[in-house]
Amino acid sequence: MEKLQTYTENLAILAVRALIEEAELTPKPGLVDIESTGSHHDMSIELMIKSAKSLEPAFREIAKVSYGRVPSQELREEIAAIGRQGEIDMFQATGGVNTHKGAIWALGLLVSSAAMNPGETSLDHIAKKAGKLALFPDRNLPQQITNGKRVKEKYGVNGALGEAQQGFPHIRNICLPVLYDSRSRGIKEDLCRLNTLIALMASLDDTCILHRGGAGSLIATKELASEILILGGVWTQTGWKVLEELSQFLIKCNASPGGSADLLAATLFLDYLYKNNTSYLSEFSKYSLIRK
Ligand SMILES: CC(C)(COP(=O)(O)OP(=O)(O)OC[C@H]1O[C@@H](n2cnc3c(N)ncnc32)[C@H](O[C@H]2O[C@H](COP(=O)(O)OP(=O)(O)OP(=O)(O)O)[C@@H](O)[C@H]2O)[C@@H]1O)[C@@H](O)C(=O)NCCC(=O)NCCS
Ligand SMILES: Nc1ncnc2[nH]cnc12
Repeated sequence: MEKLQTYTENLAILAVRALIEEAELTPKPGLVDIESTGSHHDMSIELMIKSAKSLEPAFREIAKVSYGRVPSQELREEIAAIGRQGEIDMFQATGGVNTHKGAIWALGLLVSSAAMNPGETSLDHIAKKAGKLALFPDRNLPQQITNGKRVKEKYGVNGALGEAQQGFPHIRNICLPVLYDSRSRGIKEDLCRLNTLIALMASLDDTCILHRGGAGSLIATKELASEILILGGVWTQTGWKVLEELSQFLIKCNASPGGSADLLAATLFLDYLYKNNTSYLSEFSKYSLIRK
């Protein structure tokens, strides 16, 4: 019983930690970071951190109900109800600002999957099992039109739902390989994470960018992000110059890669599982993991 409690508690702490570390990564094009609010007029770094912390109870509850189970219709709907309560908690903490809706979705599914198989070390398996859970329909989903639904219909893209249902291919095929490859070159951790974000932006059909800036903004974002990678990454002088151009471009068209930010946080969460194997994390205290 005590082991279960420690494990599920740790998963929730790591999910919040991933959100905080994503928010604190500086600079990030178009996104909120320590030095800039990017293309967001209603957000700040303090708000992002407050929002992240407000989600700990939801992640803890998701981990608790998922422990030792397998993907099923019943579990899908239990998780959805907790996720929706998480959204309410987030809006309450932020005074109505949508800081982390997509992150609750991606991290909620991954926390659930990690809790299903305590000690699972294959990040591929965890992501794919989360995808299996997402494939069950959520029969209680409110029939409301979201920004994501609107642009998915208009542009025929996958969006957050498709990404999850396919077992998070961007995390498995792009983020984790880029993060580990960057680290293997001895690059500073912040730059490894930033380069991972750029690799995501070069490929993801981010419904946030589409909703705020239209197809032209998404195409240009992908082109500039790809150019950074072709130039050798964010740590090269020329790559850094294009990164600055990309930041200015996103601010000019009021577009934000919110979906990429969520998937970067989800990648960091999986990376912590890989590095720490959370079943054995009991020696960490909550505050050694989360910066105040
Ligand atoms: C299945 C859901 C994810 C709902 O999806 P849907 O597409 O219908 O809904 P959206 O409301 O648009 O939310 C999707 C959010 O996912 C992020 N995202 C975007 N593209 C992708 C992608 N390709 N892959 C993965 N993730 C993606 C993104 O979230 C981030 O952006 C938000 C901030 O955007 P911003 O433009 O500032 O704010 P808005 O309010 O959208 O616009 P304005 O009106 O202010 O201009 C921020 O939240 C980031 O996190 C998309 O926004 C899922 O939510 C769902 O069904 N939930 C029900 C509960 C459930 O089942 N939970 C189970 C697991 S806990
Ligand atoms: N750092 C960030 N800035 C803006 N929106 C986000 N959604 C998730 N992380 C974000």
